Amino acid sequence: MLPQGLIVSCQALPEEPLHSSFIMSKMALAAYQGGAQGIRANTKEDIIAIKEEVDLPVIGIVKRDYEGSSVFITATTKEVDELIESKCDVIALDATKQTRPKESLEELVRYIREQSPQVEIMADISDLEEAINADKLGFDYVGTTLRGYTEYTKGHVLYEHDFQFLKDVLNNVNAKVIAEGNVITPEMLKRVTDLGVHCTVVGGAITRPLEITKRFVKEIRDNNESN
Ligand SMILES: CC(=O)N[C@H](C=O)[C@@H](O)[C@H](O)[C@H](O)COP(=O)(O)O
Repeated sequence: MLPQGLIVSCQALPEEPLHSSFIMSKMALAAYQGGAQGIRANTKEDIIAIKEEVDLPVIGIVKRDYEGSSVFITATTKEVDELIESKCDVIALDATKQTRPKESLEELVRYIREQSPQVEIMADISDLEEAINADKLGFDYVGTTLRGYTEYTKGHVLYEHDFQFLKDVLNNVNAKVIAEGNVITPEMLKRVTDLGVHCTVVGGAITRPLEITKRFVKEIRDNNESN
């Protein structure tokens, strides 16, 4: 089981400046030294590099685009097989109702349970219906990862209305709830922890310097504009 506390997502896609398994492994080391309880990572290569560097549980994903589908987080058994080979502790996958490129969500859950019974499974969801559905399918964790990232949740952010969506998820599922997506300050981490999540995944606010820089720069620009 994932420990309670902070999980740091260490990801950089090919188009991002820090794209490198070596750099992600050092990000993970920094997160570990800072007290993180786990890591979330993308691709078999990054996960293997991270596991060599730190002894922390890893939530693994493989992001890959498929034509005709908006599902990009661990979309098919091909990505699941790569994650099983990576020896990650938890496999996270898109559990939204969007059209999937190949296998159904139910088939993927069954496949993971058969192929790798010791691995836990996390559902990346974007709305309440998906959270409840994932819970019924027997996911170990339900995470708010895709809130705001599906067509029908566009414009929503996790922290709006004092995390009301997260509260709704917590009230409606038995699986352990993971807060993920747009948790960008220590105060927000404290708030979601107080609300009762099992753990929280923080990514960009810790491991994406480009995003962090933009946030600082925006503050100056906004300030200049209002003067
Ligand atoms: C939508 C999507 O692709 N989310 C990805 C899922 O793994 C990552 O790019 C995010 O960094 C991660 O979810 C953590 O969120 P944040 O970086 O906001 O703390």
